[in-house]
Amino acid sequence: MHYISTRGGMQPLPFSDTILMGLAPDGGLALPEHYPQIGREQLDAWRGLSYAELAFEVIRLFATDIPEADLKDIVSRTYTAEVYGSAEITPVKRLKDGLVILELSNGPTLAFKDMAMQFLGNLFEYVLAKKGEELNIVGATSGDTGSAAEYAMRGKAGINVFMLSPDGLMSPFQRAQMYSLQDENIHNIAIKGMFDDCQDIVKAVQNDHAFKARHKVGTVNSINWARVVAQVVYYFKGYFNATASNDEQVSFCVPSGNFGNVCAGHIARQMGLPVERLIVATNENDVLDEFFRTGVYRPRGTANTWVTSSPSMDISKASNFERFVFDLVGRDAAKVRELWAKVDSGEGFDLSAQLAATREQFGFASGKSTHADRLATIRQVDREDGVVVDTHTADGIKVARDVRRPGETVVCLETALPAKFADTIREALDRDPPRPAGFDGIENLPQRVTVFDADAAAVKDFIEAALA
Ligand SMILES: Cc1ncc(COP(=O)(O)O)c(C=O)c1O
Ligand SMILES: N[C@@H](CCOP(=O)(O)O)C(=O)O
Repeated sequence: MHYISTRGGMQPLPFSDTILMGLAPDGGLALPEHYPQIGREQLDAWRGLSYAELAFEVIRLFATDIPEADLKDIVSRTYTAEVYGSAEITPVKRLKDGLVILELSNGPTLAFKDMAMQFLGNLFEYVLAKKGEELNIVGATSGDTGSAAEYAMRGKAGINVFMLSPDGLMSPFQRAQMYSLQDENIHNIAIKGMFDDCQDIVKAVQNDHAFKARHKVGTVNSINWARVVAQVVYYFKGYFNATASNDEQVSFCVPSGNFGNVCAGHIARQMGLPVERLIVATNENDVLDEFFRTGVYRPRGTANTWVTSSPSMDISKASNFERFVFDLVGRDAAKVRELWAKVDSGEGFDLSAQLAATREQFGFASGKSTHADRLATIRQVDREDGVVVDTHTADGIKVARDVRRPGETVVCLETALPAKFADTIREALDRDPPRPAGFDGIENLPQRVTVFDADAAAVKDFIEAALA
């Protein structure tokens, strides 16, 4: 399997090179030349597999240049009960109204990012050792990618992490998870701006080809194909856990911001997983909901991006959306180039002619949730089911309830645990959320972070000095 760019300007590359590369040289995102197709026979064979076995089966279709025995070793070291809290890895629970919650947040940093990031940490270590190379990761986070990446990469030989986060906008718990790490290879940079400013800097660094080559810069954001492919696995597992047979169909409802999570769902569906609909749930930053209602994509600037109580989704320029649009426009890279030239000039674009295809061919639907909605949902799920959900998962549940059709099985992806967002949980329930073991007093630990304006040159100088 080889990888091409959404913008058409990259020689096809094997998996291992793609995952070290970050953004493609033409500024696009890497995608496989085609999606492997899973037939009924294969689905039947996969139904009883453990998470690690399933991860091996799915990922080996994409990581064809990694010897199977090595890949098996990587996934079996990654997906363990010690790391994810139970042998099931991603258990499901059913709410009284029939919604299914797919638990994805039982890893080390209490968010779904651990599902792919723990794999990526082990994969990087393996590939770098094989190639005798080092990697300096420059990433952007709105709260969860950062801590998941830092926990996965801390202390790993040959890897440094430079993580950009929006200054003062993550929850106190999220800040503490990242900024309290004292490992020498972890560098936290707070940017005076929002997540989109951080991501713009990451892309500017990636597009400075000389800097990127000089400092061997890679990424852990969902720009990185390995992140997306590792997320595809839990759509298969979630489907098997939520159904009794492969004759059934399910829909997934996905709290969305940078579009990486639901993009993995899109790929699972393209591979042949029986997915009826992919429901995109946004918070007040509703660029994606607007697109799936109207076909018009209007990414917004920082001034028009709201600070909300589901802060990890405070995103108005969804990086991964480009991968979906590539498929939507019939894999026409010239068209994607034209559309993203508009995005880069702050214009957005109109694909309303393709709106019917987003629904009928690709199964997308969407909805939006507000602060009042998430408080009401957190209260209702606590009252009716005795379960405390986090603010992002609450957005998903709210939207799933709004758009669900009679008889439709909807699996809501749990994207974080409530301990990360205690202020809003207290506002909703008048009590603290449960705090998993090992995090007591984390907010009181000494923190290490450097603050910059949203200035790519200043960030590059910092990286250069740290690596000197
Ligand atoms: C808790 C949480 N929920 C939802 C999202 C949105 O996921 P995505 O950016 O993949 O759309 C994020 C961030 O990515 C997150 O951290
Ligand atoms: N919500 C994310 C934003 C980055 O998303 P990614 O999937 O592209 O890494 C975060 O928590 O940082």
